[in-house]
Amino acid sequence: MTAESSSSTSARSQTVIPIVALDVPDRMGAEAVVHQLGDACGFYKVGLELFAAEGPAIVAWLRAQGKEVFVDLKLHDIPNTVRGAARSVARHGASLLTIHASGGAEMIAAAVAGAQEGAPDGRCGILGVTVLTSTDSHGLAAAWGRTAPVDVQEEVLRLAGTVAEQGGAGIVCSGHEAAAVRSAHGDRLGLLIPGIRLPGGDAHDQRRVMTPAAAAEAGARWLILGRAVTGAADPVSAMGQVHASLR
Ligand SMILES: O=C(O)c1cc(=O)[nH]c(=O)n1[C@@H]1O[C@H](COP(=O)(O)O)[C@@H](O)[C@H]1O
Repeated sequence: MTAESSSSTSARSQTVIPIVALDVPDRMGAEAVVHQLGDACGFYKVGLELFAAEGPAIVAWLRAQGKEVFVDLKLHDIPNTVRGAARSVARHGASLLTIHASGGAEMIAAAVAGAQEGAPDGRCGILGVTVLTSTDSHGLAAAWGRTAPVDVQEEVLRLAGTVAEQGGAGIVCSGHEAAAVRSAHGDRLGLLIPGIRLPGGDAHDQRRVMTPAAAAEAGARWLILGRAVTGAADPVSAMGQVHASLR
């Protein structure tokens, strides 16, 4: 799959917000990215690596810089544990938090309730991760012990339905399933699309990638920019290319 592949159905009816992934080992690395990008990025993702190193203090630091924060912990546990974790993350001022949608309806509902308890103004949305962009139909079949390839779009749509029913703000999927989810759920679910690559960019360990423009056309609300920006020779110029392709 290349970054040039695109969906044929246009669903671009909303502002698309780029989020830069701070996939760095510590606060020093995060500060370097945030200072370098300056006003070119107003929304950052704190994922497992950085959160495990720095904890909630990194979220507070980003908020103090005037940035919005997506805390990507991909929670998957019993409902009571997920509810408490979501409550804590929402209290730290996150705008978005991920859980694995495969955790089931009760766990998703618990995450939504916890986020509401931690941020009663409703500012922390729960996103259900459907099928990771680093896998494909063969990878899913191998992981689940199936003999035939698994239909990724069918799984994404099934999980999206559960997230919508339980009050999640949106889902995480690749750009390749975005148009189908948009036609099933419209604006009810916001789509956060990782696996974003500039045209011709290296896919690295991702299997389902797409360019920013194609993902926007397919109906993305948020785009995750990782190595396409932070691994570029000139991250400011790469971010400029992303913004230009979203205009
Ligand atoms: O939830 C995510 O952010 C996520 C979900 C997914 O299915 N695939 C995926 O790559 N991500 C994240 O998106 C970022 C992708 O990084 P790059 O491959 O460098 O663009 C990483 O921070 C991943 O943790």
